[in-house]
Amino acid sequence: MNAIASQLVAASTSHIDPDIVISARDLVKAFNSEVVALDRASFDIKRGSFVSLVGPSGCGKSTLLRLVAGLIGKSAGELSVLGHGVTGPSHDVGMMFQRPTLLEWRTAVENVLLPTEVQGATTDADRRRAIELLQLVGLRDFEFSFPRQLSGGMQQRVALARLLQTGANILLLDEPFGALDEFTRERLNLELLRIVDDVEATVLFVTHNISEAIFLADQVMVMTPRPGRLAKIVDVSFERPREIALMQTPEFNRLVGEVRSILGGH
Ligand SMILES: Nc1ncnc2c1ncn2[C@@H]1O[C@H](COP(=O)(O)OP(=O)(O)OP(=O)(O)O)[C@@H](O)[C@H]1O
Repeated sequence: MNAIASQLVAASTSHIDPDIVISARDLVKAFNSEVVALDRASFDIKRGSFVSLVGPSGCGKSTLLRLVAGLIGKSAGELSVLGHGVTGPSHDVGMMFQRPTLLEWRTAVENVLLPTEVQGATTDADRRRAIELLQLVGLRDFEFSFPRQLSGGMQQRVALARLLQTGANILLLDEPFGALDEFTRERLNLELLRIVDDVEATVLFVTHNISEAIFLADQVMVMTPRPGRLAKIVDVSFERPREIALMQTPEFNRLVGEVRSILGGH
């Protein structure tokens, strides 16, 4: 490497911020010449932060998550996780979907142990950890129940414990409670905040619901469709832990209005 090239490398690596876990610059995903699902998105996500991704159907939210998870490849731009370009799935990143996809013939703890089993034989320590995680997500006494004996909300709790069992510290949650009733969803959101705080995870959370996006997050990334664009990143600076009563405050309503007007203006 000549002197100028080494200086350029030094300059480009010297400003890598260790606190940034996900970084995108002009990230593009086109499925074909007509469908640009994501158009030049740029953002940085800080370690330990909770970021919501909100926008109407088809604006590219799941596409962005799948890019970060390494499940699909980008068409152009830059995308890095923990300072490395994303080239495929990584142990540091875990994803959870709207449906729990549990194996019906396995108990809750056996479902949670699945990722460990896929990697090799499970140990007593893995089993203890799986039981601890089920307790963390509020399923004490249900460790040996089968999915059919659990409600929809409880099944999603098992799926969350299974995700945590992988050891991934960057959690991509694609409308994880979207199929549940509003009451259960609100309760699970509160518990999710407690759990991610406990395990010190960084979270990227997709939702259609503006209030939910604001209530949970440190930042809300607002997306607009056709082509999928990141219209604005809105900072949410309420203290934690948060209570549901926060949703009645003038500042909360002001933020809802701001996000709604960004969405409405496109
Ligand atoms: N594999 C694919 N092949 C072709 N087009 C795709 C593919 N996946 C997604 N798209 C298109 O990309 C766009 C963005 O889709 P995406 O699923 O990311 O949106 P979304 O915001 O997550 O939507 P929803 O909220 O309904 O889940 C849509 O127009 C969709 O039809």
